[in-house]
Amino acid sequence: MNTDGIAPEVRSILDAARSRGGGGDRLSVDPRSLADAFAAAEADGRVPLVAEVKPTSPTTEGERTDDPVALAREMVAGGAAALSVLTEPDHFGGSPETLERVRAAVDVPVLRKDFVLDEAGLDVVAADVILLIARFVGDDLADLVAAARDRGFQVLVETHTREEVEAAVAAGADVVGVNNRDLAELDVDLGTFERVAPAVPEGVTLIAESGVTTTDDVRRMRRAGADALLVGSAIMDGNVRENTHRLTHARE
Ligand SMILES: O=P(O)(O)OC[C@@H](O)[C@@H](O)c1c[nH]c2ccccc12
Repeated sequence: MNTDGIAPEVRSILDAARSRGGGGDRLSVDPRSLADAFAAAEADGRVPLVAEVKPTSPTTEGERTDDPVALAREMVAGGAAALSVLTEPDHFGGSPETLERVRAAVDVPVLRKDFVLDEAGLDVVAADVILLIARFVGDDLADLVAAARDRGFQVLVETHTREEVEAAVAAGADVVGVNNRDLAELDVDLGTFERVAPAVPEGVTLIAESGVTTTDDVRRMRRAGADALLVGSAIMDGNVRENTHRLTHARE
């Protein structure tokens, strides 16, 4: 992998992911449909939102120590169409067990948010959707998408540039995220999504990730073509249910 220009915090995350490895028994999952969950939210007048259980992160101060299951339930009560759960333990305060408990407690699709770098990294915990980050898996993307689908996972491929979107589509991705956070600098620019979204073909589900804080941000991402949004910090900061409700009801 080319790690030139990647922020030191991110290098440390990748080193930790490599040393954890992964790989238990080969998983076989029976996933809850993400497309159906987004469609149901739309039909119900809510903005399709993936709310993220993220106790902390390299760009967050402090750590939220409430029970993640209670937080997850509040997110669903606030109208989240799906959840994302960090399973990275060393920098995000997550764990595979947390995801397992959350998934057992809710009936919406749950995304496993981690830094999966190889096939063994897929076999850690059952989830409905798994994240693959185009920049970090490079030439292995198509093989990993296929390996994840063989196990039953739906796959979200995270991108940050038009070139990565093209690579994601070539690898067969049908759900693409554009991360507004630059992994080199760790700063957030919502203009990223606006610039990159036009490269995503019709028929691909498009998710705007990171940096969405206000209802205006939600509307801005929707105008730029977001089918759904992935929001962590702005939901985790304060009353989780109210935060989720506000963002899922930010219609034009
Ligand atoms: O807290 P934010 O700015 O709303 O961002 C959420 C999510 O997009 C972010 O946590 C994220 C995007 N891609 C990732 C990859 C790994 C870990 C975390 C992430």
